[in-house]
Amino acid sequence: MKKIVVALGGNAILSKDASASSQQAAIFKTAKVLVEFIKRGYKLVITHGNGPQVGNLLLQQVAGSTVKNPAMPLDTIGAMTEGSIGYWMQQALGEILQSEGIRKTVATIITQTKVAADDPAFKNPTKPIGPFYSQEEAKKEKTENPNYIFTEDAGRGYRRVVPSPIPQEVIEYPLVAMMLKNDMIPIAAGGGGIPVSQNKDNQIVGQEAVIDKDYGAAKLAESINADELIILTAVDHVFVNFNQPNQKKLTNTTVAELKQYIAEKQFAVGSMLPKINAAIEFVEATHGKAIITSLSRVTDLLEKGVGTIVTA
Ligand SMILES: Nc1ncnc2c1ncn2[C@@H]1O[C@H](COP(=O)(O)OP(=O)(O)O)[C@@H](O)[C@H]1O
Ligand SMILES: NC(=O)OP(=O)(O)O
Repeated sequence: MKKIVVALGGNAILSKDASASSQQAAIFKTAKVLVEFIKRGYKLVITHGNGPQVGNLLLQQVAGSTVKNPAMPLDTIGAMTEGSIGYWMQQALGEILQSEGIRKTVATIITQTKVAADDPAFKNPTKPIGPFYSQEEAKKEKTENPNYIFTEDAGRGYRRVVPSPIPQEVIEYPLVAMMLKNDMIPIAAGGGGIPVSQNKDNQIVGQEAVIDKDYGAAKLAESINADELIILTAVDHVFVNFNQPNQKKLTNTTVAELKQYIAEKQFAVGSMLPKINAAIEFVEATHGKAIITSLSRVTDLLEKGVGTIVTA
């Protein structure tokens, strides 16, 4: 039976507004799609992004903080989003599986991901979190919070960016493997996992950062020796010359071809490039298959192979 790690993008969780009910409704729709994998007998690991949620929660924390009840640090906020998104997914999947007469346990693993404490990313924040701002709004935010850094996010507006170190190891991967072995459905490495590193006393300590979930998913898929890494986003395919009259979709592609396109700067840094790099990392490490397609085309992926399929 095929072992797959499915990484869910922003549109799988936040499609309307950031209220709990809207996000739960979006996740319910997503869970209906994920059940297609389960019905076909795949051993499924679910992972997801948390960029909007981690940023929104941070804003709420900062706005409500007092000396005695201070805002939580970013690693803890990451853990909180793993918990909330995992909870919504557990509830949605549980309900759908029950209605389909499928008996399986779904559970969220609060996952820590090791990063290097001296990763250069800590000095060069690149990971967009929270809401989008106009240029004027971003300037105003920057005046109020001089330490914050804002950058333009792939043509979609301005967002705050935070450090995003490269994942080295998903600490709880043996638990993910154990759940799969026991025919359960783990939700793990949400938001790439909580960034942690080992200090000189060998203690694990949280880091104020947000890991890219596509890199986290690739590392997890590699650790459990998955057959496929499936990245579900808002586009059916990866394109070259994206959004230009001569855009061309990639259907079956190779690591070598993608490396060539990276050199040509075909993939936007804040959006498609991490997915391509994650796909390359997974395929190179395992000789498995990485697939990038949209959430709405999962049935077509399963029945007709629709999507960008990356092999060695
Ligand atoms: N070359 C490309 N091919 C396809 N999509 C691209 C390309 N470059 C940028 N994109 C954009 O990247 C988006 C996916 O990145 P993002 O929205 O960050 O993902 P996520 O689904 O993980 O939230 C696509 O919806 C598309 O708008
Ligand atoms: N952690 C992370 O990569 O989240 P997004 O995919 O939501 O940006």
